[in-house]
Amino acid sequence: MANNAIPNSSNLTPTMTLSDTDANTTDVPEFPSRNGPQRLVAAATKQPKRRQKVILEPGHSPLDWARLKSSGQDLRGVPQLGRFTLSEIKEHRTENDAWTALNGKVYNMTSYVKFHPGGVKDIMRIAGRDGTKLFMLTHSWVNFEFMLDECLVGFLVPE
Ligand code: HEM
Repeated sequence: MANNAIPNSSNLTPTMTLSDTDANTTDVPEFPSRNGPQRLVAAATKQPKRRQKVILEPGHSPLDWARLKSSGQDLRGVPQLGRFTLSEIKEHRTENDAWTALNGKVYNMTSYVKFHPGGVKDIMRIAGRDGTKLFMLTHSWVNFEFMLDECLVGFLVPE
């Protein structure tokens, strides 16, 4: 009789010990259990690569950008809006002079580059180019027209 006895179930189920603030401990089943379906599915599923969060320089938060944008400072660097071809935009492809075209509008994004939450390197990929495709692929939800309204220099025209 003793040999057929079902072993105490608490010997089969892995448990973990929780303690409350009064330092009382209590044994509860571990979840997800070690060989349980949750862990198997997680192990079999390809996890997306975690992107390193970009650290912006002090004074370059989104709020700081909003402040600069509404400060009245000239961020365009042109006397009036103009019409620009892609080869003209190509002349402005350095960090100190970075233009881009987005949805037919041309922006001088020089003053914004260091405020970009995705980092300088990423945003510089569209400097001197039509950035519409890459921008939309990365974050189509971002309202660039609002973010860069003070950086508008004109409109993209064919060569
Ligand atoms: C003038 C052009 C751009 C503007 C105005 C802009 C604006 C922004 C904004 C507002 C965010 C924060 C979005 C959020 O938190 O939901 C962001 C994030 C990001 N952007 Fe851009 N972006 C531009 C161009 C680009 C380009 C060309 C790339 C890639 C090649 C890029 C890559 C990223 C990435 C990876 C993030 C995520 C950063 C994170 O969450 O850590 N951006 N961008």
